[in-house]
Amino acid sequence: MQVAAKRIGIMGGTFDPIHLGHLLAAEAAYEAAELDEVWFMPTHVPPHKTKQPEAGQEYRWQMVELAVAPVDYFHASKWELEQGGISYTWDTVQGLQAQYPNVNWYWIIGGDMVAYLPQWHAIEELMSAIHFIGLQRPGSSWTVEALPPAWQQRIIEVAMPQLDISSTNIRKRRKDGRSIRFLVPDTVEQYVKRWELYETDSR
Ligand SMILES: Nc1ncnc2c1ncn2[C@@H]1O[C@H](COP(=O)(O)OP(=O)(O)OP(=O)(O)O)[C@@H](O)[C@H]1O
Ligand SMILES: O=C(O)c1ccc[n+]([C@@H]2O[C@H](COP(=O)([O-])O)[C@@H](O)[C@H]2O)c1
Repeated sequence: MQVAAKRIGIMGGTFDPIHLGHLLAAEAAYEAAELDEVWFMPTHVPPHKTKQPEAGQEYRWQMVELAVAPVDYFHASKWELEQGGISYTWDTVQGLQAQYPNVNWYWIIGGDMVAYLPQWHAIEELMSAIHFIGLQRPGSSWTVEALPPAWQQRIIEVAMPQLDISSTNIRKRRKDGRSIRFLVPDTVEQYVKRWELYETDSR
């Protein structure tokens, strides 16, 4: 008897720090695309950001672990942190497909990343290999119709309540001595305070 392929969504990100926008996007994707699991995968070196993460990778990783712990279908994956180097999604997908042949992969991205897709490394190969789940995000808007015709079958648009939250804004609030309560899970807020993250320029 043939076993049905699992549907796994990957929420890739710098997670510097992880916040409620990431968690809500993953939840919306999980529900709408009937995923079996969502893996939160922190990047080692993000491919498109000129500025490197402010918090060290162990801090970013532990905050992701804390944030996903309450949800049984959310998991934290160290795949890209263990691979090292620049975290190109095409490299990650090839590795995952080799290791887990009976999985259909869905890469979950916010609107800013949908707009940036033409610049992704090996994007045509990636588009043929996996599906993307795109969410709208305040500050960027996109439509499936505006995408190249060959991509339109590969990108699933999913709605979510719009949360104008970004890691950049959270880091800035910390530097300004302002609260980040209700922008990140309580456990992450406590962790950020305990390790005095984002109070100065890097840690
Ligand atoms: N508020 C949000 N709503 C929807 N998607 C989001 C939101 N915040 C982040 N994302 C998506 O989550 C993924 C990872 O984002 P990332 O870790 O870079 O967070 P960020 O808030 O954009 O960080 P930074 O402000 O440091 O650039 C990206 O695909 C991004 O588009
Ligand atoms: O592979 C690429 O060229 C590429 C370019 C930009 C972003 N990504 C991936 O998109 C996800 C979100 O990126 P970021 O930097 O906004 O956290 C993360 O998994 C990145 O590795 C991937």
